[in-house]
Amino acid sequence: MVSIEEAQRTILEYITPLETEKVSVFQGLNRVTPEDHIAPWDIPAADNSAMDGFAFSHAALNDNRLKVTGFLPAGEVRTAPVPPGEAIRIMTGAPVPAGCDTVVPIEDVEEDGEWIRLASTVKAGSHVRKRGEDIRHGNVVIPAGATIRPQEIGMLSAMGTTSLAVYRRARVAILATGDELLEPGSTPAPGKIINSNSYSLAAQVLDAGGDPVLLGIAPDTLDATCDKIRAGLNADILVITGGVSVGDRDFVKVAIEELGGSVTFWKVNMKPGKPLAFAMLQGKPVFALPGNPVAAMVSFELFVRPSILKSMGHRRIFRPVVKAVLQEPATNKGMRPHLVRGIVSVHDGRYHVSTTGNQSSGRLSSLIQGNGLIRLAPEALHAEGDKVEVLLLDRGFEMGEAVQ
Ligand SMILES: Nc1nc2c(c(=O)[nH]1)N[C@H]1C(S)=C(S)[C@@H](COP(=O)(O)OP(=O)(O)OC[C@H]3O[C@@H](n4cnc5c(N)ncnc54)[C@H](O)[C@@H]3O)O[C@H]1N2
Ligand code: MOO
Repeated sequence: MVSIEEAQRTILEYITPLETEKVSVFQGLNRVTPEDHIAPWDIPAADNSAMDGFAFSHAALNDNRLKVTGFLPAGEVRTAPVPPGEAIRIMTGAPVPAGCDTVVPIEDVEEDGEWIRLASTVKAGSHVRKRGEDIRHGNVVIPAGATIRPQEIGMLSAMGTTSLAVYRRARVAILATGDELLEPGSTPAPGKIINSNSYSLAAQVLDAGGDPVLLGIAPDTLDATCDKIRAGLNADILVITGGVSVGDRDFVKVAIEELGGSVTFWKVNMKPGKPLAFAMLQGKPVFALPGNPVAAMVSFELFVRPSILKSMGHRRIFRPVVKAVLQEPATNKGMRPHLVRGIVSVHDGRYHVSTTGNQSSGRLSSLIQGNGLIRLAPEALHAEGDKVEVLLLDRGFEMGEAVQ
């Protein structure tokens, strides 16, 4: 049995980045770019006004009074220099013309016909945005390996870019196994249950930026399992759920070996998710996750998600782990590290966590309430108020403030 960290290390050694593809800037959202993006020009392209106001030469200021002799809206350029002692009315974003180095906002002057008087002392150079103060021609603005967020999309657009190279999305095939399974939409007959794992796993693939391919359900025979696995090898990664324990009809490992794959490890020292197997089959990583719905999702989080992210060029592939203050006692009577589903919140800058009750790995509702996994060491005995390690499953809004 390998530890969680050993299993992660071993798996990630087999995962290499996929090819790249050219996509429109918008399609690049949340993807990783393999190349440096270099500024093709200065932004701003010229010194320009940061305010609606009046532009003038500070050195030529006399008695804080200026004659207004022109108007310059954004989008226009004035080539003639502004004579000393004169000002032009200038709008935000308009290039500051020759002869001017300072802008005073409209609300800081008294207007009197063609003249203005500055209400207070103005510092030379005020309210002028300098050419290139945002980015400089030739500089790397977005480095290779960066994840494209809305701000990168804005910057790429400002640089005139309409398409860019990104690592392609990983295609992840998902196979459910078991004679007991029916697809959603059917009414469960006695002894049958609905295949929910394919859909929770497919959603986890989507959430990680991958492209899920549903292979359906393999009945509990070796031939059927082999056929479905063969179909899954068209994808980049194959995820199987169920049939990986020690039951008489657990065919997944046998099928992988029958097809020429080698199981790198089987069983991870964790709860839930112990009977996980990882194999390489015809050059493709294959994850055989346990069938219990929570075990399947938690194993995906720890092992499949980082693999998808790595294959898509991401570097920050692990969820953040924080220390949180326990809101109730928590114990682990077992000998395996227990990943207890927890409800994490933030108050006064500190993380707080409580458990989601019954932790049976068949109980998907334990994950519905939760947004984190509390890691309890074997035989841990924690009192309320103790600090524990929590892996945050939060996607950026589960811990946000609710609307009143
Ligand atoms: N003698 C032992 N029995 C079991 C062990 C063990 O170590 N010794 N481990 C237990 C643990 S832990 C888990 S987890 C399960 C894993 O077993 P399998 O991966 O072989 O999964 P199945 O037996 O096929 O199913 C387990 C459970 O999950 C339900 N299931 C399966 N697939 C789906 C699906 N697609 N959607 C929803 N639910 C699914 C299935 O009906 C079973 O209830 O083994 C324990 N047994
Ligand atoms: O460890 Mo199993 O994976 O309990 O559910």
